[in-house]
Amino acid sequence: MLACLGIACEDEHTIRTPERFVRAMAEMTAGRHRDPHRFLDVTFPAEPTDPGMIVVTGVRFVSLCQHHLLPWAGTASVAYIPAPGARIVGLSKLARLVKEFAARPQIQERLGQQIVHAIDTKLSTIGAACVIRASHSCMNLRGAHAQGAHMVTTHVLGAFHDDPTVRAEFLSLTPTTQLDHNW
Ligand SMILES: Nc1nc2c(ncn2[C@@H]2O[C@H](COP(=O)(O)OP(=O)(O)OP(=O)(O)O)[C@@H](O)[C@H]2O)c(=O)[nH]1
Ligand SMILES: [Zn+2]
Repeated sequence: MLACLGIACEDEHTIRTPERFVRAMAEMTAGRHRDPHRFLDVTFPAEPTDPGMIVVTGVRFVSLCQHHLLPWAGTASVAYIPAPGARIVGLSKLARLVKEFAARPQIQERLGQQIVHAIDTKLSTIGAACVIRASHSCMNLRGAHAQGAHMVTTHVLGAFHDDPTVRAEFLSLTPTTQLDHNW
């Protein structure tokens, strides 16, 4: 790639760049060989009646854009409502789930979809939801040079899809200012 670009490969700073680049790509996509669903294997009993809505907000992640292999990063808010008598997971597992699905060549739409489907598949819920706000360096720093622009996606299943009040409660709990990366 460096040779194609006419970038000197023999410079002392560059001589090991191919190896560094591959190591960096491998590190940033290390989750591609792992199954994020495993984080939802350990469960606990939910409260027997009215388990309520469980929300974790501000989960930071970094990923690699599948089109350009450039970083994109942001925050996710994840929610679910356990079915009566169902099992819940430890709070940290929702954060791990987000970060693990992000640790592969990824697009934002798929990340949100994979998160809600994993929760829906592994836990007995009456709904799951995910809002992601992210900056994509391929749009912010090159190409369109849309500095400061960011992408917001929502994925909702079950009650979050069917019941506007459930959806509104969730969205009211996801801060709109929660974006650390603003390239
Ligand atoms: N929908 C979606 N698009 C993304 C995501 N990440 C990057 N992209 C877009 O993927 C598209 C790739 O389109 P191409 O036209 O093949 O790439 P390009 O010629 O580099 O386009 P520009 O980025 O417009 O210069 C670009 O529009 C990116 O902005 C993502 O997570 N979701
Ligand atoms: Zn891109």
